[in-house]
Amino acid sequence: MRQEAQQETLQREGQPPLTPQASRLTNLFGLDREQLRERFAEMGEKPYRADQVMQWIYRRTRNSFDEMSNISKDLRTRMAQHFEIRTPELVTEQVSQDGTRKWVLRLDGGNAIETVYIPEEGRATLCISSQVGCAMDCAFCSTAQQGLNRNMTTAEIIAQVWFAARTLGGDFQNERVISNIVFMGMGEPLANYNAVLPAIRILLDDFGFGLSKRRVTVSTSGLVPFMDRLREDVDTALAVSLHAPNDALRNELVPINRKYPLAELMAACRRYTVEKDRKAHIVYEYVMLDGINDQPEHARELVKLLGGLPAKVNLIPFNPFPQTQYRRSKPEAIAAFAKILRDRKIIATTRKTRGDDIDAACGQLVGKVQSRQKNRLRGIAIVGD
Ligand SMILES: C[S@@+](CC[C@H](N)C(=O)[O-])C[C@H]1O[C@@H](n2cnc3c(N)ncnc32)[C@H](O)[C@@H]1O
Ligand code: SF4
Repeated sequence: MRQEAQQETLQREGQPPLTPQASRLTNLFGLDREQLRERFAEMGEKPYRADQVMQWIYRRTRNSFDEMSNISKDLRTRMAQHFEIRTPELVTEQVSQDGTRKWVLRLDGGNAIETVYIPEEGRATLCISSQVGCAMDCAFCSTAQQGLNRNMTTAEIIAQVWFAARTLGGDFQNERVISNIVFMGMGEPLANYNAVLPAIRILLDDFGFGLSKRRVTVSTSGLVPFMDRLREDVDTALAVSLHAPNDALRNELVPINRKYPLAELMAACRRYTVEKDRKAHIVYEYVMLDGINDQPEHARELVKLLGGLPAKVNLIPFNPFPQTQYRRSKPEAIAAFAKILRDRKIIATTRKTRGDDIDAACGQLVGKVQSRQKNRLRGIAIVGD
């Protein structure tokens, strides 16, 4: 029997749908507190009910209405008529020798994305995806190779965090298994601002995951207008993928630079840090590419570019992937580069590559597009204007 016919039969018989995408219920992972309160008000319920439900889902990592013991049976039944808590389907899990875990999760429609868990001394970071693929076309990034397939929804973004906590056997109340979230997986988070903003609100909400805004980092290739909006709306920690100290080189490596060149980007960074009198520095990410951007003159140019801004530079050894023309810089070149920055009082760290053996390192995530065709949507595709 064809799938649509099966679907119709199930519907006639009052059975649950065959595939999640056939569902007309709202996935609660997609609603921030304000939105959930509105939905409860429409059902004639008090706002605090929304807070209770969020606590069950996020603080206690539950996904069954039946377990919500402080909610009446009647309300639980009515909730089930409007809502669902739909968790992602695990395609594969890989565990690295260093403890890093990579999960490939299937989304509605068949696309798959990747989420990476990185445990370290005193902290555990979850690296989450925000788009299936990416349109920004950075020259050294494997996600860029597939172009943009589609934006992820708020529910899909949040489901990654819930799934990780649940899989790791912890929650966000007693046993916090995740201390930090970074939007450094697949995609450009600020190009999907309308979905990413409610997701951040859920991450920060006391009735949601309850993370402090210093522990949520949005990483961007430099979408200037959305950096300003992020500062106004939620003011999380920010990482800027710089990778080059001048426009000529950055135009080549990070093509969005042609739309928002360095002068505009650095002005936005100044607004993000200085005007709000914040103590936290922006982290500038700089992937070290052998013979391309790793010479002493590049380091000196970078010092000038940062021109007294409170800055921390994170030097990322390039993570190779098939079909790339780039090579990782030599350790001596990275050390010499870092020294030039440190001599000028700029904090410079070198990122330890994690999850290398399972292709879980920065810039190596590829997910899987349903068609297996490379999607050629490139250039600027931004939601939230
Ligand atoms: C994959 S991106 C996702 C977030 C956002 N799109 C951005 O570019 O900041 C996260 C970080 O990985 C870096 N990256 C991409 N490809 C890389 C590679 N092959 N090796 C090392 N880092 C890479 C990016 O430059 C960025 O700093
Ligand atoms: S580095 Fe970031 S912005 Fe650039 S293509 Fe990769 S995911 Fe997109």
